[in-house]
Amino acid sequence: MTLDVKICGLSTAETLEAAIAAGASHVGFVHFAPSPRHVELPAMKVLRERAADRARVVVVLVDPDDGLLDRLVAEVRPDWLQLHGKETPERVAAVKARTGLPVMKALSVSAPEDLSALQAYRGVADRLLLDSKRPKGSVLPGGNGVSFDWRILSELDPGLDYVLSGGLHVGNVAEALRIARPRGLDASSGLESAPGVKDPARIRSFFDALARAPVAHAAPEEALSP
Ligand SMILES: O=C(O)c1ccccc1NCC(=O)[C@H](O)[C@H](O)COP(=O)(O)O
Repeated sequence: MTLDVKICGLSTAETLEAAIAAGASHVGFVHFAPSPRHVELPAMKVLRERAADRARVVVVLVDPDDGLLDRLVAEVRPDWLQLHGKETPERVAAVKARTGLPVMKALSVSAPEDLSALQAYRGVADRLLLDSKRPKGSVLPGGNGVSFDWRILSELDPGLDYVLSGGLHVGNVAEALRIARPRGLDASSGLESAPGVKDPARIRSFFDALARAPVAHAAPEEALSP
């Protein structure tokens, strides 16, 4: 079982190429106007076509309405949607039905009691992405560069198909994998030289660190859904 690695918040051809060349299985484009990583749909379409089938293209949205979903599917044709807002399990199911796309649902965790919220999404979301809570003062639900205490994940069902996210960078990714057992990793601001500016050298170093990490993650016995 290989570990999926998503590099999120890409917005230029150069950094998209760096992520794919380094080994990203998934590349993420954020469509959320307050974010320094925001990409409008015409530019996203160009990046998506450039990625082609070399990596799975994930579009990150925050509480999207149906009109935006329809435009995205028609214009960008992503492989996945990542819902990073307050979408309920019912809304996740409706988004899947409307778009025909698999959905990764982001959930914020910082304490063991937060993990109970995951259950409602099992069998609904195709994958969960566990991220840190939004720090006070931030307008962004994700991409804040803050990690959480990965030890709380020892409470999880070992078969849970989830992506670990939040504040990952070259200096902590090996430790994250020593503690958690994710199906995938997601990194964004830890690979930037300034907010929204991905650094090809940091992307390469991240994958180098991963290659050196003694990976002990378990193969999930069950996926959330096919
Ligand atoms: O990255 C953003 O600016 C963003 C804005 C709004 C919603 C989600 C966003 N990012 C989603 C991601 O998947 C990030 O990679 C994830 O939150 C981890 O970010 P970081 O802690 O910076 O590695």
